[in-house]
Amino acid sequence: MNEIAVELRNVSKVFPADTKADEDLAAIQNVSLQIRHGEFFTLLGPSGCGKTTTLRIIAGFETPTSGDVFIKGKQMNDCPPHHRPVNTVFQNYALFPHLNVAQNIAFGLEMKHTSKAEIAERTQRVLKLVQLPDLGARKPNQLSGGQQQRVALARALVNEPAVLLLDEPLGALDLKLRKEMQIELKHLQTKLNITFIYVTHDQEEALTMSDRIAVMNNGQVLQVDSPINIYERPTSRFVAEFIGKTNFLSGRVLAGSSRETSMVLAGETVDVPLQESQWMGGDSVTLAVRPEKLQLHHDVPAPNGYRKIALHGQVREAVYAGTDTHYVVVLQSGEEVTVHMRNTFNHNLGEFAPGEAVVVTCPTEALRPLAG
Ligand SMILES: Nc1ncnc2c1ncn2[C@@H]1O[C@H](COP(=O)(O)OP(=O)(O)OP(=O)(O)O)[C@@H](O)[C@H]1O
Repeated sequence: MNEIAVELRNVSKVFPADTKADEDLAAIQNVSLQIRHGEFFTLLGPSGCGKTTTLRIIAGFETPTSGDVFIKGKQMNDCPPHHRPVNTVFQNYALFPHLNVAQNIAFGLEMKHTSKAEIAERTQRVLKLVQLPDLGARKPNQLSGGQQQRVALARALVNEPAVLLLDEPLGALDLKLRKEMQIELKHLQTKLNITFIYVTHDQEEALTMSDRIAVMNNGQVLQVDSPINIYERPTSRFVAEFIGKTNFLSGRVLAGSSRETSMVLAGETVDVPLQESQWMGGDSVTLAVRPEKLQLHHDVPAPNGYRKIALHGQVREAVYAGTDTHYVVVLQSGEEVTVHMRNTFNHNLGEFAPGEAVVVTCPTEALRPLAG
């Protein structure tokens, strides 16, 4: 599992300006990534952040302006796409409309002069794998979106690539089918033990499918981590904000020691134990905290053994949302936080009404200090 399948070392891509008046565009800047064999690795970020460019550089459809690409330890910068041990599945599937499903799948093998018997055997095997064993004779326009997507996948898998590159492969499907295909794709990837490099701007898709995620913005990789760490331990404001919903609390450090720091947070003095003593007295800090880590109370709760901070505020809004109730609370500093309370038997619906004074608590380990 630890063998490196794909490595990018300081890869940048600059697209020259169309006219003299325009500036050159740095689509990706100094991207370094190590993707392990058998890993489901996702490039996640907003539109235009450089995900597709990164994927196309791995595939060989784009040449890096600087930096190196390695696949299975071999430098690939000058290797044409069809000689790389990778295949790409595009969002629009790119099936040949005049060929039937089996012919679409067999196309790559025919180009390589594989024997007829082997082509027939491998085509049937991948059709079964993507659960379309009986549709080989159909034309692409006789298939649903989900079926076309499966054919595109089968067409890539039949080449038995070491690495499969997938560029928003589920983007054209409706939500229900998309969810089903997410499970199927993940299942297939685990079963075949192929390295998947997957591009999406859908954070939920990335969190549910990936072994690791690289979050990108403005052509740069901001954090590479497991889904749990990306969500629970974002290292920058961008990552915290892009993935899920987050509250930001601004603080000022009063006195620092290696284990505990007193700070003024949202207008109140609290003690926050620290892993690292990265702050000095007078420093400004931003702490991120997820809405579901916050709890509302009528009064400051009695200590129960867990380290918590407690902040006073007033409910501004309470919205019932099925499994949760979403509260907006104005803290003493005037900052607002969103609190998601589960609608379990512990939490009476309508318990905290707008205008009511409340105490917001949070376990100290749920407060994430952010850089930048
Ligand atoms: N061939 C090209 N010529 C000029 N600029 C390009 C070219 N390809 C991409 N770009 C630009 O590079 C930047 C990164 O584009 P890229 O397609 O990699 O982003 P993306 O994250 O995949 O976006 P999306 O999610 O919208 O597909 C964008 O500003 C884009 O306009």
